[in-house]
Amino acid sequence: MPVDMKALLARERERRRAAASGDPAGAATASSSAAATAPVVMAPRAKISLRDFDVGERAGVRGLHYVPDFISPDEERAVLAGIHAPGTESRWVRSGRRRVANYGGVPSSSEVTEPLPQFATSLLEAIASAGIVNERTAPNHVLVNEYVAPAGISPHNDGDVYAPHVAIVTLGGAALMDFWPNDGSVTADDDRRDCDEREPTPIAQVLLRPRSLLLYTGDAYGLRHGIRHRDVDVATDRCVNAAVAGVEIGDEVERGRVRYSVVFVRKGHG
Ligand SMILES: O=C(O)CCC(=O)C(=O)O
Ligand SMILES: [Fe+2]
Repeated sequence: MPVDMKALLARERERRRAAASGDPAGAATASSSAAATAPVVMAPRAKISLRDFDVGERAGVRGLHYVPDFISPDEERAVLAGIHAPGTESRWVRSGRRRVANYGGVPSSSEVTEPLPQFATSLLEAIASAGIVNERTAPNHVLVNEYVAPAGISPHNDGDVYAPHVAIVTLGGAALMDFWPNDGSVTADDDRRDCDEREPTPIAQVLLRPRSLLLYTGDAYGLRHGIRHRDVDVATDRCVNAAVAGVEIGDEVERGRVRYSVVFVRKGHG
């Protein structure tokens, strides 16, 4: 059952109005136990043109976009508090070297069974207000990954349970994500295997700085992606967003202690 985007945004606006007017009952109507902490309030974004944030073009990859500083440090702190709000601890499941919390339903099923938590609806509202998703592409499911350095994620593709539009907000730490052509290997996302030196050279790398937004859609969704198991990343000449992420080829970038990724996906096509 797809989420009604208009209703979701109206509910979020109503909750914010209530929170701003000091109405604790209103503030508590958020959609999950994450409501127990202060609500995540996000200023509406200015409309952006994805053409200005296309980082795939120079690698011949369509559908790869990187928006630096999509959220502010205050918003980042508020989202992190929402991720760790009382009642959320039981949501975490270990997956190889990382922990994952799922909201919206079971990842392997196309059914959406619960509303998104408030920190996610706020982020989603920010993404929607920037004009980069529409009724057809708006996410209805969110996964939060927690990586304690040097943890990464094995090469995988996100499979066909999801529609080919993914938006990822990075919080806390940085990481370099590699993209490879899809060689047809299984969509194993089990973290048993590192992106090691045997992996062929990636066709693109994107340095994910804290507070950035990554979008991979269409052709880019079809690629495999992964994050190496290491404390420090080195930007290579494949790093397609080097300039906008402020690195030069050969630069070392510390991961930071813990990185969170809020991964927005859409279940069900059309
Ligand atoms: O942490 C990230 O940015 C990537 C996560 C990812 O690829 C996934 O959850 O499928
Ligand atoms: Fe993925």
